[in-house]
Amino acid sequence: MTAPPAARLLHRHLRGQWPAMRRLSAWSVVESLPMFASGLLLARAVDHGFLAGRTMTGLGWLAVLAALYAVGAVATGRVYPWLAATVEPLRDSLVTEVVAAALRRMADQAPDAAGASVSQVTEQAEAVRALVGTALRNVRQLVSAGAAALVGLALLSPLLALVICLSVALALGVYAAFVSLQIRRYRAVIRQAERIGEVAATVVHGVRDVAACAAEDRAAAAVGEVVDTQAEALRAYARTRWVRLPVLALGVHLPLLALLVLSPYLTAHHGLTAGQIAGGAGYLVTGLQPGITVLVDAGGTLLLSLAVVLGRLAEVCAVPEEPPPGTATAESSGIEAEHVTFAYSPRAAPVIEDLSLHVPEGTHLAVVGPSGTGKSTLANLLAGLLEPRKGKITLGKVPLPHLDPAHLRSSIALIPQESYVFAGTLRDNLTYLNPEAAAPALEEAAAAVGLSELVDRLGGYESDIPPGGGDLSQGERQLITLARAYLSPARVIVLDEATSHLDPATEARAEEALATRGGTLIVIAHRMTSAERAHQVLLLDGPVPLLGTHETLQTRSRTYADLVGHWHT
Ligand SMILES: Nc1ncnc2c1ncn2[C@@H]1O[C@H](COP(=O)(O)OP(=O)(O)OP(=O)(O)O)[C@@H](O)[C@H]1O
Repeated sequence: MTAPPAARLLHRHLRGQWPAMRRLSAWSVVESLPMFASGLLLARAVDHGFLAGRTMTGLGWLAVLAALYAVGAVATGRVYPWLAATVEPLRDSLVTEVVAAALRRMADQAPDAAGASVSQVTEQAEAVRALVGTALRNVRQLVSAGAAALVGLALLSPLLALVICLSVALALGVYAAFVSLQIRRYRAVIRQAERIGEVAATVVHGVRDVAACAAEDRAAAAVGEVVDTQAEALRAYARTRWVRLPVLALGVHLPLLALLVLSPYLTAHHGLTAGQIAGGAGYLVTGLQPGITVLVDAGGTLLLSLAVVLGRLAEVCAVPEEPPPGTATAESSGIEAEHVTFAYSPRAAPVIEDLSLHVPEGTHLAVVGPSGTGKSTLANLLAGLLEPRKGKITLGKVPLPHLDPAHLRSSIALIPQESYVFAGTLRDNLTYLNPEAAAPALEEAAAAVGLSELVDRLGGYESDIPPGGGDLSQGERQLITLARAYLSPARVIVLDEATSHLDPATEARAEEALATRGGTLIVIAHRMTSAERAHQVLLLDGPVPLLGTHETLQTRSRTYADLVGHWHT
């Protein structure tokens, strides 16, 4: 069974404080010694001292008890440094984790609401520190005193201790049965508090717009609604507090009643003395009763708050699970976009909106459009480097995220405008995507894209390319990357203005080579002549993308006709 996330979060942050907590526990044992001994010493003082007519003996036992209380007081003083050593680092590490997690989530929220959430979780982390501090200070003290009283009681009269333990266990059982309901309702209270922060922040941020639209009543109603919901959540939580009545009756009043009722029987049949009865009453009144009362009143609320606030922080810290990498492979190089929408951030206007596109295997598609209309963004989406916010992209009918990542990388090659040429031989540069390529394949690629002349000029495939490409021109670098794409195993090649430094004739030759090598070719066109060569043309301009052929688009789109006209003039 795994622990709840709240407990795991607390454990993670307390892990480094075990040495301090061990010392805290050790001093707690010393601190509860007077409680443990009080009933036993009181019984001796009464039976062997005051009732036996030996007042000094009785006072002597009480003096021993007083000395033990002094030892307990020293132990209480020693508890505080270890308390601080436990709680202060907890706050620092918790705040670091939750604020980092909340900021990571900001990208998916409105900034105002996210800001409110960050301040809320910071407050909640501070609340955890305060609650753990109070729990370790007060509840720890009372619970250890209660436990010491029960052990002392067991030594005094096992039968009496048994009766009292049963009653206390019953009380705690009733309390435990209601705790989950209380936690649920208290969690609703905390959620509503956060909601108030978010709604109020949104209204305050937009207060000028609210005034301009005379929407004060609407804004007030929106805030009022969440405040009312919060009030109802608080009332629902308050209604669960009646459970303290049966718990206190069973845990506090019934044991005392049992002691009084059973006293004659215990005296007659079990030899219980008056001193032992007084000692037992002392354990009940000074040890058990305050412990149970505080646990149910302040301690209950405190532990409840701690459970709920920690649970909330654990939700904030939970890192969304990464989907497992895909394992599928694509059988064909047909690529499809279905209702794809993409924006660079949740609040930004989409660059691509509801785009559907089918590029069958073996097709040559050109993408054209004015600058900034999303052509490079589309190239990255089709290559699987960006993920659509809505819709999906498939290769051979398989959604890109379902494909085995290595298969995806080897199936689609994206060649950007900036050529990547690295230090090594020309062969190393050409076979970068296909290290197994043999000499005939290299010759074929170089001849196909028009690189042979450069190969000869450089002195063959084993010639060295210096770091950064040396004095190779931009066009020569582009030719090298085009030959690299030709040699690659990719069945889909996406050229993102990858021929921009080539003259039109060399560009045409390279594009035709890549189009006829097999597979699918997508060209983000640098010149309109690229569109003339393609089977299909996608025009990106404005909200509705247009798909057609070079001929049909000239009649269907004024922008396309302008682009063609501009190019030819
Ligand atoms: N990484 C990014 N973060 C935020 N916005 C971006 C990013 N990359 C591009 N954009 C924006 O997305 C829009 C489309 O850009 P993109 O580069 O896809 O257009 P394009 O049609 O290829 O332009 P160009 O022809 O000038 O290269 C532009 O408004 C651009 O500013």
